[in-house]
Amino acid sequence: MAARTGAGRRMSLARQLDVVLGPRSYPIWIGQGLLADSGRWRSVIRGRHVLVVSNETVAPLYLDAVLRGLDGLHSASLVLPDGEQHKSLARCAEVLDALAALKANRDACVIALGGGVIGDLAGFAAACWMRGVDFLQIPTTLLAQVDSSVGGKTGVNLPAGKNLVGAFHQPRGVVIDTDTLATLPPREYRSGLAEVVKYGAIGDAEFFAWLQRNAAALAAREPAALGEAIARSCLHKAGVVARDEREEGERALLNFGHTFGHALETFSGYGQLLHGEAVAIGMVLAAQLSQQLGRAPSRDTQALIALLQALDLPTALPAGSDAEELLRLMYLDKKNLSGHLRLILWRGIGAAEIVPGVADAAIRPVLRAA
Ligand SMILES: NC(=O)c1ccc[n+]([C@@H]2O[C@H](COP(=O)([O-])OP(=O)(O)OC[C@H]3O[C@@H](n4cnc5c(N)ncnc54)[C@H](O)[C@@H]3O)[C@@H](O)[C@H]2O)c1
Ligand SMILES: O=C(O)C(=O)C[C@@H](O)[C@H](O)[C@H](O)COP(=O)(O)O
Ligand SMILES: [Zn+2]
Repeated sequence: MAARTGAGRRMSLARQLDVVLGPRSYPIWIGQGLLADSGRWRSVIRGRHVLVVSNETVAPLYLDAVLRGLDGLHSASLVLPDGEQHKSLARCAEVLDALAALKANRDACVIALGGGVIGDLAGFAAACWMRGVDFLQIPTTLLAQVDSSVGGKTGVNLPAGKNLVGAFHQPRGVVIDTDTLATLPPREYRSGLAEVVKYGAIGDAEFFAWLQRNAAALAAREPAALGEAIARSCLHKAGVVARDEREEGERALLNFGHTFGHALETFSGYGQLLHGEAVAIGMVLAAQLSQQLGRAPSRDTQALIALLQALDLPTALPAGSDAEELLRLMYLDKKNLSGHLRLILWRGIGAAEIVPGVADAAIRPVLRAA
């Protein structure tokens, strides 16, 4: 998808959505060939120093294209090892050291080129460097394109739990080049679909029905269905973030499945269960708990399970899960207040809600179903 500008330079056709946050508003560009179309995204880089952070899998594929777009700037790149276990304070310190080596000033820009791990980590380093510099998200996984690159949640894991250290720090822009998905392994692609399902599950029954109708097309990565799923996901998330940037209310609904999911990720060792896989299981557990509490009908749990299974995602706890340990980990969730759990449950498809005060005794049965 490309067109010629008056100057004869190729401009790819992009759909633009906006995250509206006053002076911190920013564009999300979605389209093909956007990496090479640096004229568009380079416009958000204000200063001279640019650090591109990527990993050893993504860099050989896409780093050159990004560096070409930085011609004339004082740029450097940092290529980190791949994996969720590297979303750590130690790797964040490496990004900060790279910024120091670059002699980056307050008008520097950090570019996150990769999946959600790189986006969260590089974004957090950008939030910390000199108390906050610009960053640009160039997400290359489906999960990062539909979720993590938008909204400004940045951070790293601790051995004690997921995302326990972080900052809200919005990017200056998000560049979603859908061509990058061509190299994404099938399991990673499916993991991203779990967060797409989440949007329908929490607040958009019509989108959920669309996903049911288009599950086969999405599983087959048909471009039209995929483009629609990405755009609708970004639109949903951009709206929620614009209304509740710092998760004081509605934004917590985006955490549907995550209290269970993050506990599972920590329990199973970072990287064993992919984030989207853990969220898929977590959403089913949240639906089952809602049903058990009499808040939601069983047919909606069944519809959720059926859709996730049609997308080849897991829907049950892995064998060997330890219910008591999972429950203990859930008490480290960031939504909790004064030592009490606050869960995201639902009334059914499209109707998630924040529910405080669910007793451990009610939660144990869904955790023991493995
Ligand atoms: N900040 C947020 O709002 C938010 C939202 C959702 C998830 N997250 C976080 O995002 C992380 C998960 O992100 P993820 O699923 O992108 O995982 P990831 O970043 O680990 O990427 C998944 C794998 O795909 C590889 N990869 C990336 N792009 C590729 C491409 N185009 N071609 C081939 N391989 C490619 C990566 O190297 C990695 O091996 C978790 O840490 C999760 O907590 C954050
Ligand atoms: O953007 C949000 O808000 C989300 O909750 C999106 C989630 O998909 C994402 O995994 C996020 O990183 C979880 O946030 P956390 O606050 O539970 O760490
Ligand atoms: Zn998530």
